Amino acid sequence: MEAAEQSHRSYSNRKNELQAFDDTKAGVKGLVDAGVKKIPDIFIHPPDVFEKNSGDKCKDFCIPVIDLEGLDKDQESHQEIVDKVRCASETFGVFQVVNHGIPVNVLEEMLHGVRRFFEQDTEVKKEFYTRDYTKKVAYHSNLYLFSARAADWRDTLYCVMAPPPEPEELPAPCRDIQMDYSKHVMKLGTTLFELLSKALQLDPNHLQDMECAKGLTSACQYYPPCPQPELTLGTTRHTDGGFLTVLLQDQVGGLQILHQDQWIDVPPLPGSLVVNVGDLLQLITNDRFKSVEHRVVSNVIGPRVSAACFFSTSVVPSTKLYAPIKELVSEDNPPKYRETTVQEFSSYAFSKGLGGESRLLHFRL
Ligand SMILES: O=C(O)CCC(=O)C(=O)O
Ligand SMILES: [Fe+2]
Repeated sequence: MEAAEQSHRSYSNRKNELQAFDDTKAGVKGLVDAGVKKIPDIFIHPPDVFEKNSGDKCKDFCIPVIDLEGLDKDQESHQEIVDKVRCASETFGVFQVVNHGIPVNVLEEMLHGVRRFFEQDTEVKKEFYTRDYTKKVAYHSNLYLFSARAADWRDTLYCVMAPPPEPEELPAPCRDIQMDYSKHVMKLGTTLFELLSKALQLDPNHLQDMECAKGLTSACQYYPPCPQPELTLGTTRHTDGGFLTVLLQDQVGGLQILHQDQWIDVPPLPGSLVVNVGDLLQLITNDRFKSVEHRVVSNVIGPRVSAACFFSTSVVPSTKLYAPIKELVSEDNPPKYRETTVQEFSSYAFSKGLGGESRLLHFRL
């Protein structure tokens, strides 16, 4: 067979396989429920993605854990927290928080709610399956299924949480807890943006006044156990497009960040939340804070469940312009990015999918 014909044939095979998988509306969980022992070809990632694992070296880099307990204690403790937030956001672009004010039972119930959604009757769950990205609630497997190099071993439930939905719009198995958890995350967001503003020596309300904490979308992730974790990924490497992400993960593990060209584990810590800088925060801070690349590796054990909440106004129509904050630029440190809107940035990021070069490059001056 001619090479071109062969490549065309494998391309159309792949396309058919992707379509057939999507048509099941049962996601990766459906494959596992059916008892697959070998992962289908569409999930096999190229071998280069498995390089640069830090192994033992990850002990050298500990992702900072910041205790927010001392926030209201005294001036000194408060300043210490601001300094830690600054240092973590500049060097890692990620930190974990403990004593963040969200009760442990709320965190646990949120993870249970996610699990209940994915583990409910497939026929009922299918009603939420869609690739219509204008929907406020959408369940599917692999947002970039048809454009990515390889599919990830993961199913997702997306919900717009601020502006708040009518509770009835959310799936019943996680409705109440999603409403409750999001309120807590919005409140924590206020605290985090205040700390980040102070860390930048800006007015404490600066980032909130820029509407960084106004919109919230959530991605509830379900990673079924994977029979061949060495061949696929749970989530392909990416940066988050919004301003800031608050991530709740269960105790299975698998989340990694790229730091100094090495993949480093973000270990699950009971009661903690992972906070990471997104592309838009990197843009408005003129690269002071770093939007961190991260991914999730697959595991034979599972399911792994997580809930990522993205602070971004991508679904709130607005013509508000974002550019590097005036107070953070100078003659010696001129703006590195042109003005953009959250909508323009988000649609560009969406068109690029996961795993490519930084979406920020497109906006660089
Ligand atoms: O599941 C996780 O731990 C990470 C998910 C993630 O990176 C995302 O939803 O953007
Ligand atoms: Fe992410």
